[in-house]
Amino acid sequence: MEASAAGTLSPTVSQRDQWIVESQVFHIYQLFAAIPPNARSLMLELQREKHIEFLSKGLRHLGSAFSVLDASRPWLCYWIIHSIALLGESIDDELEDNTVDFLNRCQDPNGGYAGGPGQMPHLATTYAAVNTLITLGGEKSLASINRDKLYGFMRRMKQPNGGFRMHDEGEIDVRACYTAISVASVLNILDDELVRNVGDYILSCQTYEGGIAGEPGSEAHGGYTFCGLAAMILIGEVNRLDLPRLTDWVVFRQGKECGFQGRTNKLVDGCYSFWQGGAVVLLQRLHSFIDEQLAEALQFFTISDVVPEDKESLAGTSSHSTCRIRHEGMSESSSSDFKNIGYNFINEWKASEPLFHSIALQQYILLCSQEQDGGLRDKPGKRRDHYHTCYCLSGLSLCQYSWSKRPDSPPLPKVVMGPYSNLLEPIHPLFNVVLERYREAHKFFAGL
Ligand SMILES: CC(C)=CCC/C(C)=C/CC/C(C)=C/COP(=O)(O)OP(=O)(O)O
Ligand SMILES: [Zn+2]
Repeated sequence: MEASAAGTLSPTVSQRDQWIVESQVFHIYQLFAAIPPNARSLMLELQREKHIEFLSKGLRHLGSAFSVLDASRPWLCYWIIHSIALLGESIDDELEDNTVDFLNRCQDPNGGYAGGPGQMPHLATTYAAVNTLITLGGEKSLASINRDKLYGFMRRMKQPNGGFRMHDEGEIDVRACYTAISVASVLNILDDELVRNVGDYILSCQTYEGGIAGEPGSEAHGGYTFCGLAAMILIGEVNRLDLPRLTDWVVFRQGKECGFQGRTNKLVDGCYSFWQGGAVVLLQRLHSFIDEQLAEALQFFTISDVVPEDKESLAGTSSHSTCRIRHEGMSESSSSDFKNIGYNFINEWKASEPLFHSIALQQYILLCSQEQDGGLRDKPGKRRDHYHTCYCLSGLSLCQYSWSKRPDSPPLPKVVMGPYSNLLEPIHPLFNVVLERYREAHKFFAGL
């Protein structure tokens, strides 16, 4: 322990990590026993100023310091600027202007955004660039996106099997489906041509475990599960997935360390607080579909065991009749319907309880993923980075609002781990952009 200038006792970095690593061997609740009481509240506090410092430094050095990430610069913009927005801050006008200009130089003359100026356009960096511009907001930023050309790029990436390629001659996977559908949805250019057979492709990636794999025949993984589930919601076909099995798979990925693992029998990692945590938060909003699918399964397998009154209440709930029908408030498949799914998703929010242990996940993020000197990480012993900072904070925000009656109504203090000043901005869980910035973008693009 070291006495700080203010006279309080503050643990050294190595002491902190040692407590964490030792307690993880058993159970995270034992972490509290392992930490001296006077250090506990300090470790549960979100180190806002330090995180902002770490993030701002990253943004200022975007042009020089990240040579290995040279083809991922829109991602760096997104991870950093979204994290700053989650913390309730924004960047100064000059940096904002420079970011919009830089992303414009990444925009291909034939549509889509590349990882850097002059590189090949790619769906992942397109998603990162568009989410960054939405997060920055304002006329200059939003109007800089060439939607007509972008639509053409997406049509070129579209494959007859329903999937999308990440780039010209690139891989076809569930990530590509999500990034294309998410961008098209938020920019109000999603139509029947882009949606055609996407549901068939994603359905073919749901595995026997219940989670979703990157491509048919691969292993279920949290990253692809979020992508597949979010894309199925955005195209209005989520009821085609086996939702009870998907729910089972995701909820059992939260380990005794309280964080989420990405796949069965792997280690927990802070970034899955968003990928898996996000999937559970989406499933929380789909309970009527889940109940309906469960009721149908019950009817099919155990109809003779069901008491008469239950039989009556199950009548007419078959999901066969609904499985290809789009969500409430939507007619069959008119293009204009796709445009409001993301918007309706947050407006038709009904109060319900989280399907995961949201307090425990906040503990993992704050105690195990947070570096006291700024930035967040996979787990103790790993280095902080902007990717983990973005997805740990996104997951933390989801946890904090997981009990809220409306997507942005302030949570009760008892559901926010640590001091209430830890509270982050709420996000739109389908796009992972701060909710208020999503609303501004939705209004802007709805009017075009
Ligand atoms: C929007 C977008 C681009 C989404 C990407 C989603 C995402 C995070 C996919 C994960 C890819 C993957 C198989 C990681 C496994 O890494 P690993 O073997 O190092 O990690 P693990 O042991 O935790 O599985
Ligand atoms: Zn990770």
